[in-house]
Amino acid sequence: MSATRYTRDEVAKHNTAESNWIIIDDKVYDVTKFARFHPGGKAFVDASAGSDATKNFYAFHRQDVLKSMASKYLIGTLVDAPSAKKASVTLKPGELSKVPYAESGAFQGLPSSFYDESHHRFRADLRKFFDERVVPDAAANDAAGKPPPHELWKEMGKRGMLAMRIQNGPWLEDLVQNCGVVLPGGITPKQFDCFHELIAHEEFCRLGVPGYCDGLGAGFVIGIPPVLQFGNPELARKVGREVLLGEKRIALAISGPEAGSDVAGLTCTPCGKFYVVNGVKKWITNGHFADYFVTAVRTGGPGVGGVSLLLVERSEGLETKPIKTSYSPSAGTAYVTYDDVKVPAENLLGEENGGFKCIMHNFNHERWYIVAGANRASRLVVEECYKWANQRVVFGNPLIAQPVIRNKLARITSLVEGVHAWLEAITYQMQHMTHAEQANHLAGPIALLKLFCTRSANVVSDEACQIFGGRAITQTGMGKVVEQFQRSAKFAAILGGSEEIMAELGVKQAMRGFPNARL
Ligand code: HEM
Repeated sequence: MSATRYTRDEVAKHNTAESNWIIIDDKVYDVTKFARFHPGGKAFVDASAGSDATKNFYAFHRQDVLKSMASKYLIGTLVDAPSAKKASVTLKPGELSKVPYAESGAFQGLPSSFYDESHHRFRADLRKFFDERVVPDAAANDAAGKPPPHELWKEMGKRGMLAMRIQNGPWLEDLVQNCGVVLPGGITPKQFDCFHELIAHEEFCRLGVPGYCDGLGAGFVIGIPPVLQFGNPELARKVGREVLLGEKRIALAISGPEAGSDVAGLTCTPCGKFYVVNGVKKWITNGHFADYFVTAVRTGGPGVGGVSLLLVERSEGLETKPIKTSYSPSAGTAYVTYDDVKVPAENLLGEENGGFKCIMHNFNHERWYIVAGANRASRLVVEECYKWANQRVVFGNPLIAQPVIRNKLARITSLVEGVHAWLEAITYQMQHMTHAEQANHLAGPIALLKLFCTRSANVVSDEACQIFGGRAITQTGMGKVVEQFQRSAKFAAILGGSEEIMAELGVKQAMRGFPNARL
């Protein structure tokens, strides 16, 4: 950055199209050459020549434009910069937002018994890594429809950021002891609890580019647990290390085109030391770039008792085709075809015809993680709405001066905070229950929470669009996060169990222990 310092009077002398300097925040830009390339038109830039354009700039641009586009026109800073109070806030990498409700209460200074110092350290470390390393990559690759680069996966694997997302278990100790992994914030495997994991899911899902966020791991979070829990020890160790170090990528392949998540369609015949698999899977997140596919196959008769789970390596006969979805191809959503794929018998996960039990084993965790990510994405939209309502001036007043806008903000804030409070309560319960107790007592509440979360996201999306107006339907500029959100909020309402199934499960589970109570 240029170290030259200018007074406002010096800038004011460059007030023509031939020599056009402008001030944005405390910085001076020479935009003479840029004006004719300006995406918003030359006239706007020319009209700002020699002036402090800060207010007008923020009426039409996101702050990131300064970094991505304006930095090459930067010529210096102001001698008499605005006081810290008046200056636009720019966060340093790792710093948390102070915009109301942009972070959960505990991370905006409110007391909470769920988090200790290690959680704060853990989040700060993840946030810094994401700000520095992932955010720039996310924007570029999401727009280009490319998956997150493999190098980034490996880097995250080495930093324990992948292992952080699949619950604690012996694999964590193994990675730290034997593979040189150092966990974020310097925490130890013993310290790692469900709240650290909650934070990890939130940090992965707050980038405002949902396709890329899912590209960064929606496959392995649900794909690797069955291998670690039900694979033979040698397989679990080998594949667990490969995946959690980011060297190989894995996807969970359950749903098929003919019947949603009913796995009936995929045939599998034992053949000596192999199974031979034939059929098709659809909507497989990360499938397009995965090396492994944890695949539900039919080895027995009809119904759930005839289903097995196999770890299938990408090999002869297995092909993947990208599926175009509402969000970016960065997620690698795929159609997977199996054509006489030979799978070694030792790749069976759990028992033959016992696959359904293995699939069910992780459903609560999967739904809990979906809520953590989906509500974090909603929270980001709430932050966008507060910022926009505060900076957008209409008829001389900021939008937030309108009661109707404050009403919308109140509605979306309370929904996101409501989901979060329930999520933290359930996370605490998970932390203090065995897996069997969780299955028994939490399946219903987690299902209802997921329903509440995705219904709320629908309202958040709807209200955010109304607050942003036309900007909510353009893929670049001020409303880009809201626009992405309204195209992707539905994903969480369908995958991991649709809202209707969640409602059914929640109430049915509540009725199981119903006393003979009467009015
Ligand atoms: C270095 C300075 C500037 C840079 C790098 C810049 C960059 C951009 C970019 C990237 C866009 C497209 C945003 C989108 O996709 O929606 C844009 C739009 C626009 N810019 Fe600038 N700009 C600068 C200065 C200014 C100034 C000083 C004004 C004066 C008011 C201005 C007014 C506008 C307007 C009116 C739009 C159209 C916004 C819309 O469609 O909603 N820009 N600018």
